[in-house]
Amino acid sequence: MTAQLLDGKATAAAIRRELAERVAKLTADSGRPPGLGTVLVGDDPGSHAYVAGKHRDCAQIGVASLRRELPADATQQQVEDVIDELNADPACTGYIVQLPLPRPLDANAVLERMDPAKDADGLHPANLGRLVLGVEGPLPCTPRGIVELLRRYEVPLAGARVCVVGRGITVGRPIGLLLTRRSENATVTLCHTGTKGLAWHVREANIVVAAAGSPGLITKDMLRPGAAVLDVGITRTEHGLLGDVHPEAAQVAGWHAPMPGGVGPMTRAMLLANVVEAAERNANTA
Ligand SMILES: Nc1nc(=O)c2c([nH]1)NC[C@@H]1CN(c3ccc(C(=O)N[C@@H](CCC(=O)O)C(=O)O)cc3)C=[N+]21
Repeated sequence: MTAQLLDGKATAAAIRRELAERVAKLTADSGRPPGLGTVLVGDDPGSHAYVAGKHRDCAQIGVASLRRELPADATQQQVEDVIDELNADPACTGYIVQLPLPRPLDANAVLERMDPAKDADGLHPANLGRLVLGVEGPLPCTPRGIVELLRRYEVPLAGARVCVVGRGITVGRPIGLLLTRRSENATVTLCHTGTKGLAWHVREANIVVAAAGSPGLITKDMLRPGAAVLDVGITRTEHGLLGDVHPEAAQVAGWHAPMPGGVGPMTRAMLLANVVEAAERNANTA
């Protein structure tokens, strides 16, 4: 058996086509396109590649790009000045601060300084709080992309056992909150590097979200045959990019979101969706 491909690349392209129509309408109605800002600090090649991808996506659907770049030795004050500037700029509908920030910058203080209404990543404490409360607001892009991918491929979620591996702020922590909403109704176990008996937890799961950043962590012997496995890990090595799911694991899986081509493109599509939705909210209150 080989797994059915959860094709994030094709799904993200379809979502971008849907969004492009909404962008055209927003632009015609307001006389200016929605704008996505990115704040990139330092020279991490991965971060530069991701941010470049986000701006390519924007260009494709007619969203304007506002790029802000700072050197690796930027001060906390310099970063926060850029935040204040984007908060005040009417051309900026929403923006992201590319994480991680170089040491010793305080990412939490930067996130708190953002205008929550312009938080395209859903990572401002007020928006994470809304997620906990079940109140509408921008959702974190990767968890939202994963739910959207599972929905579009009709992977059963209600009553499913989901094992999330990784407790990071962008994926592992928030995804359980989405998947355990009544509308999704899954049961989520959050595993991490301190989990004892990881293989047992993974083997219980109908859906495995591998977001630990540990190459090849999820092996084929750990998976329940027929399970859906989503590879969220990206580790840059001299042999190229490695995911958290061992290549052989797809042989026993029922569904497989590979890296590349799975969750990454969906993350980018959901960032665009958050910006378009913010622009639509602004149009309705203007
Ligand atoms: N504030 C913030 N928000 C983020 O959403 C955020 C972040 N910081 N920091 C880093 C991670 C990583 N991330 C990716 C997004 C898309 C791909 C992606 O499109 N990957 C493609 C290509 C992979 C490649 O060639 O690099 C794929 O998987 O097919 C990857 C990684 C967003 N992140």
